[in-house]
Amino acid sequence: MAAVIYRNDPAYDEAYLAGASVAFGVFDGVHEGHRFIIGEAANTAREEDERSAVITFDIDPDEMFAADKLKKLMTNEARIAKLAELDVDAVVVLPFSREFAAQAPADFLEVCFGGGVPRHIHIGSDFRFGNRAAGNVEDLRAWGAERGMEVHGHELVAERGVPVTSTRIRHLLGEGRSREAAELLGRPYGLSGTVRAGRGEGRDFGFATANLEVPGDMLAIGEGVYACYAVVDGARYKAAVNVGVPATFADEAKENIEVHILDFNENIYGQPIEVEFIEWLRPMRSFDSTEELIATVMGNIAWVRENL
Ligand SMILES: Cc1cc2nc3c(=O)[nH]c(=O)nc-3n(C[C@H](O)[C@H](O)[C@H](O)COP(=O)(O)O)c2cc1C
Ligand SMILES: Nc1ncnc2c1ncn2[C@@H]1O[C@H](COP(=O)(O)OP(=O)(O)OP(=O)(O)O)[C@@H](O)[C@H]1O
Repeated sequence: MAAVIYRNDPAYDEAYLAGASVAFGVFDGVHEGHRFIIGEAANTAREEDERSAVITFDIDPDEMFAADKLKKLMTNEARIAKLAELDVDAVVVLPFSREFAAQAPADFLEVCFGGGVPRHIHIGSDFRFGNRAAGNVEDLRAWGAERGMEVHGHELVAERGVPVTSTRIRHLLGEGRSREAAELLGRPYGLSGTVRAGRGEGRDFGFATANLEVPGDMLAIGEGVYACYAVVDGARYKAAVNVGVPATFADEAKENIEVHILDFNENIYGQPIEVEFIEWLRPMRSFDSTEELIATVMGNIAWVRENL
């Protein structure tokens, strides 16, 4: 379990990273590729008896530069918490801003490490930094060479010949390919939310649903019906889940995730739950009759009961 240290905390010691072995990046999803380079940073630290750290930002830079098409895999809090579970001494969180990002590559590095230059830095070969992402691994190497920092630029971890990236995982999830996304993440994709009151019809239909309204920039998972696990108060249950505003009730409905938790009958309005997406079952669709909707959803619930 790593310590989480914020650079803008007045108590932060600028020399903290001096001599350390670090991995640097955003790390949305904390996927297999991310864990590989963080593991390499930890290995170097062990071999050389140095401190190990992950350096990341408080927000995802895409929140500033690509907000309209952003589909984050994790909230910033969850990302930092997940990084802190890894086997490193610390997660150092740098404040990200437009001004910070707009600096020329060398200035950007000066701000990041001027007060304490790491001895080793591990990054993937696609690592870019500074204004318009103009800095690359070679620039980092040149900067490091003058300051005693060794740069380890790793070939990207690939699966079926294609690099594992957050972008690739977002595309898979958008197409409902939750199984493949889980392989690249190293765990099922999960989404958290607070349960809101729905229209209350699900209960009359024979399947109560916990409804979540997930903001668009956190809705990486594509529309459809999925076999899932729901985690409520630390307990894990099978669940049948609809993603997308229900097409049959498009005029009245707002919620975009509806979770039927199997063998569960408690009032959880206002409570946080987490949904883990395991298997895509079918596209979401509009039904001509309530009977057909109920029969189809009951079939999905039965599938989850038998197969998960
Ligand atoms: C597993 C599952 C699959 C669903 N599939 C669909 C669907 O394909 N089309 C649709 O319009 N609604 C679908 N729904 C949503 C139901 O229509 C919705 O849960 C119901 O209208 C009750 O809404 P309420 O909880 O807001 O009252 C599905 C719900 C669940 C739990
Ligand atoms: N598959 C991978 N193998 C090794 N290192 C990786 C891999 N993917 C990313 N990295 C490295 O991890 C750090 C964090 O990367 P970043 O947060 O940009 O993730 P990403 O998966 O490349 O995301 P995106 O798809 O949004 O570019 C960077 O140093 C990057 O080069």
